[in-house]
Amino acid sequence: MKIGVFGLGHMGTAIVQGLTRSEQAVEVLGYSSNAAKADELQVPIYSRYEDLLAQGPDVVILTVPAKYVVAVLADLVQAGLDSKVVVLSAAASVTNADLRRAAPKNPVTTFIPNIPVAINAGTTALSYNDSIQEADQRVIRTVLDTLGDVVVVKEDQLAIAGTVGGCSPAFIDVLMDAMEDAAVSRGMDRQTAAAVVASVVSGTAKLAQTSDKSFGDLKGQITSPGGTTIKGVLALDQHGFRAAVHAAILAAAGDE
Ligand SMILES: NC(=O)C1=CN([C@@H]2O[C@H](COP(=O)(O)OP(=O)(O)OC[C@H]3O[C@@H](n4cnc5c(N)ncnc54)[C@H](OP(=O)(O)O)[C@@H]3O)[C@@H](O)[C@H]2O)C=CC1
Ligand SMILES: O=C(O)[C@@H]1CCC=N1
Repeated sequence: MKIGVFGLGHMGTAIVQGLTRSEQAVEVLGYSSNAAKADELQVPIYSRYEDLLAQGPDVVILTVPAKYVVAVLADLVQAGLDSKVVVLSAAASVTNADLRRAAPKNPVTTFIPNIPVAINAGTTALSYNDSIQEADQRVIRTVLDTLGDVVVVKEDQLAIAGTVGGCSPAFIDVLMDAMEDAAVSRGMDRQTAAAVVASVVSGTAKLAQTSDKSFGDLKGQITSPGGTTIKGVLALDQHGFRAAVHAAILAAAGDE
């Protein structure tokens, strides 16, 4: 399968890295204004739409800023995009209807990945629409499953699923940065603190994924009666941690 990735900023680069690390037989082509991406990512880079399309991609992934997605897709159609090519847009706020208006003959769909796709540990929210036949769905799943976990949701749930999946890595990075600072303030060197924090977050997530306990019950295993952890949990509540987390996710998800 040939996959053309358009726009090699943070997300486009992460997707190319995930695709080229995978064991799937995929050939990845990049469209970028930055020729240095060819050396960095070890894939052919094109700077004209026509030249990439001439390679006959089966799938096109748009990873340009949301406000340019529709215009770029319309330009690709003008440049000769074959109507069989499956078009995937990673933009958080572009709807399937927007994509269909720009490329009415192509199977199109929106998905919202997150940065851990770079190491095939991503979380991708996906919503199919009427233009997606079963054969196209299989193609899409072949591509996205390579990048990590895929959660299929109705389109009206895509924004919140994409926010919790797509934006939260940054929120968790803020949490980890704050934990590291606290450890450093008690004399731990930054490198050791960073290693401990990343290990804790990774181990906690793995345990949650393999357990059938709720997050609350998992927390209950750690808060020994009269112990140290419950004091920390109460301090989080007193400082509005939960409310801040809710506010962050709802702000990023935008207005209903
Ligand atoms: N970053 C993330 O974690 C996530 C991002 N997304 C989505 O991915 C998309 C890209 O985001 P992100 O990678 O963070 O952004 P970046 O700014 O890092 O990258 C965007 C890339 O798009 C290309 N580009 C910029 N302007 C234009 C233009 N006018 N026309 C065509 N191409 C252009 C450039 O590619 P080049 O340099 O190769 O020329 C640029 O590097 C957005 O739609 C965003 O919603 C979705 C989920 C998560
Ligand atoms: O910040 C953004 O707009 C993109 C979408 C999800 C994560 N990053």
